[in-house]
Order: sequence, then C-alpha cells, then structure tokens
Amino acid sequence: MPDIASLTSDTDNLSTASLPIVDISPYLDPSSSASARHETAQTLDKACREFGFFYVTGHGLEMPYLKSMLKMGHSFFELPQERKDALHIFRSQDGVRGYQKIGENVTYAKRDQQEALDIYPEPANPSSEQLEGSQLWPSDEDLPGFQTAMLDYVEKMKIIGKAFMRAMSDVLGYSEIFDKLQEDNYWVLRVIGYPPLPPSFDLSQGMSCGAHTDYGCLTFLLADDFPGALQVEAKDGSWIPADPVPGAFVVNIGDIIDALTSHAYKSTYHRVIHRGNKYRVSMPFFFEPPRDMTITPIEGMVAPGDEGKIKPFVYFDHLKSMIYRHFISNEESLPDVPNANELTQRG
Ligand SMILES: O=C(O)CCC(=O)C(=O)O
Ligand SMILES: [Fe+2]
Repeated sequence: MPDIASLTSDTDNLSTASLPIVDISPYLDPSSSASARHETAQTLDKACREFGFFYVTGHGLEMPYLKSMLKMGHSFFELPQERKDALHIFRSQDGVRGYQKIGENVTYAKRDQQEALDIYPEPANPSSEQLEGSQLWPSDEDLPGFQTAMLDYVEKMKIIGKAFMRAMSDVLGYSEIFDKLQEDNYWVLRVIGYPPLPPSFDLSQGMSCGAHTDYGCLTFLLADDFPGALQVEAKDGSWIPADPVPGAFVVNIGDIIDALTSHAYKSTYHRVIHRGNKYRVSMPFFFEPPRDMTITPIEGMVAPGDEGKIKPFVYFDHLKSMIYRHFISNEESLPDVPNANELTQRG
C-alpha cells in the first residue's frame, strides 16, 4: 500500500499519460471472428498488467442512455434532504444499504466529501444480518422509474462484466475459474454525488473520495465529465487523470482479480478530488464474483517464491469486512471537518 501521506498531495503534478482503450465488442457479438477476439484479449491483457485501469468502448450502451442514467443520479441528490434521509443506511434492515450523507463515507479514517446511495442484490429471504436486508429505494412519487431503471442498468452491466471474464479466460487460460466468475455474480451499484471542494478545502482532512482499491472483480465507472477529478496511481507513484471519454466506461481491476492473478492484474489505487463549481455525479458498477466463492490464487500464476503469500478467502467475507471498515467504523472518533456542501453552493 502506498504511504498515505503521499496520497494527499494536490492535483498539481498530474501525469499526462493516458489510459489504454479496450474495445470489448468482439466478446459481445457471437458472430465475431477469432482474430477480433484475440486482438481484444491481447489489448486487455496489456492494459491489466500495465495500468489496471482502462477505457472500454464497444459495450453496446448508447450515449443518450448513459446520459439518462447520470441524470437519474442527479435527480436523486436533488431530492429534499429529508427524502434522502428517509433512505439512510441506518434505517435499512441490515444497516448497510441506502443513503449516506456527506462525510459519512470513510476512507482510511478520513471523511469523504460525497453523498451516496448504495444498492446491493436483495436476498430471497431478507433479514437483519449484514448485507442480507431488503433494499431502500426512493418512492415512485419522488423519482418515477428510478428503481426499475437502476435494476435494468445492473442487468446490462452484468452482461458486459461477463464478457470481460471470457476475454480474460481466452488470454490467461484457467477457464474453469473464469466460467465460475460468470455464474451468479454478486454486484454493487453506487450512485455518488460530489459537491465541489472549495479552493480552501484542506486535503489532508480528506478528499472527495480518498485513495483506495476496489473490492471486487471489475469496476465500470460512469461519471459526469469533469477532467482531473478521478485520478489513478501509476506504477511510478504519479497520479494519472482518468478523465471521462464520451460514451466509454472507465474500468479498473479490483482486489479479487488482483488476488486470483497474484497481482499480475493489479487493483490500482485511485482517488477523487473534485473542484470547480458544479456538482459531480458518478455511478460505479462493481462486477463481483459469486458471493460464496473462495478466492485462491491461480496456481499457474503464482511467481516462484510467492507461494502461500496470498491466503485463500471467501469473497463475501472480504466485502463485509471492507464495508465495515470504509463506511461505518470509527464514526464517533473522527474529527468534525466542515463538509464541502456547507462551504460551497451547489452548481
Ligand atoms: O467517483 C469516481 O470517479 C470514483 C468512485 C470510486 O472510486 C468508488 O466508489 O470506488
Ligand atoms: Fe473505487
């Protein structure tokens, strides 16, 4: 893990290296040629090894549709505060799904300057166990069609996530593992709202989203077009802007693929520092393994001398411990930092 102090520097020395682009269309088109799939798989392999972050085109979702999803995200955050508070995670059956206010999300013991709605799959028999509850949704009177649109988006994104598992299988082998990664996928959809950080905001107190890696297989990010906001840590420790490319997703490797491949495909630190004068919405879709899958490094990918370094773990245990750590832990002990919304006007 990088030194946390080095993660709090400002945007001044952003590297200009851009991220690779992966056209996934051959893996979504049953009639594509073997050579087209080969080319995609090779480009993906290189992008995963060198960056762990890349852009995805050829996913089949049109720009007007993607824009309409972001617009839905904006309409959620524009609801009166009390309508959002009614969906607060602490009011949810399992205490983890629903709305979080600005500053309640915590990354490495610092408050993130974001508000968010967290959506997880609903189990057949909801209970109060962590992640086993029913989902809190805005009502149809407040936001007509919101729930249906979000769940429809999830189904579309799962198809794209599975296509990536097939591409990885083609380039790496180990088809039994990548086949399993297409069965009963768990997923998480976050809708995040970022008020701009005022120029005076002290980044040592926190950011829009502190530097972290993601927990699952792959994250597909849809975000408003604000250059410089999302930044990715490069191998040399510099920060590369992952600015939105119209119509493309920004995709990154999560901890599960990192562990399976023994860090050959790396989950990369990223952070958000959103300045300017307008409110930013992003919607990361986290494509995950089956909830009860045991993640064991693929034998043939462990470098000599590294045997046993990554201990097998169950994905769902990992997710639960990360949620506990990042969202709810140490609430009381955190310093009371004025939040960005109190300091700026929504644009
Ligand atoms: O908002 C963004 O651009 C990224 C958010 C993110 O990294 C996350 O929620 O894991
Ligand atoms: Fe992330």
